[in-house]
Amino acid sequence: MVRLKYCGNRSADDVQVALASGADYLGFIFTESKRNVSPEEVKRWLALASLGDKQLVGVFVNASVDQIASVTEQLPLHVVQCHGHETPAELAVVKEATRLSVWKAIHHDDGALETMKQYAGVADGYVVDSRVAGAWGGTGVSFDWEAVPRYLEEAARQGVPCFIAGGITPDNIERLLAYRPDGIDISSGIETDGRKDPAKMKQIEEKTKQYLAVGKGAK
Ligand SMILES: O=C(O)c1ccccc1N[C@@H]1O[C@H](COP(=O)(O)O)[C@@H](O)[C@H]1O
Repeated sequence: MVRLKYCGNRSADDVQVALASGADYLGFIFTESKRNVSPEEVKRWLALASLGDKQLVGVFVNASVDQIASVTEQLPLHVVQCHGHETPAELAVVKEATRLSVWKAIHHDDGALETMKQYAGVADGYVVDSRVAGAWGGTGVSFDWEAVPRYLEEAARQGVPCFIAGGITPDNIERLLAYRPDGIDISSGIETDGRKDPAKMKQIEEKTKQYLAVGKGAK
């Protein structure tokens, strides 16, 4: 199974579309970004529909534990995603304060696998994203997916899931599916003119379903 996370929802329409989709997780950006949202807005949008069995992820970048807790106290988040340079010790403090699962974003580069090893026993999951100068995420840029098996192996060794992010679109998702990631995390690739696009989500879901049904893939 490959879990799907649709991230960067930034309007009531986005939330409706994502809730009607086949996503397992809906993500919201609580950091500087064109996709930035406030907890008050998200609370309003969520009140308009039922969450069903979907889980909510809050994305933060180098936020203080107080800033994160002030969001998790207002919203029924299931996961806190730390997408900056938070240390293992800082992650542990966030886990303790929020009592939620905490995922760490790892930005792909030569040292990223070693960095990931430092979070063993603390991170409840990983999102491996592209490293792009001047941005933490949501870039629409993909990294060299030949590195994906190394991240999946390390996450499996730690007993936690590993999502792949960065520039995933309906046009390239099959190439990524060959590596059988635990999860796929998409922001830009499911948007048209800045809005979440149900047709792109459908393409993502159909390709994922078809790919897995015929048993293709690297593992
Ligand atoms: O989506 C954003 O705007 C964002 C901003 C700051 C940090 C993380 C952000 N999103 C994360 O980036 C990837 C998705 O990127 P892409 O647009 O699909 O290339 C994903 O992990 C989001 O959670």
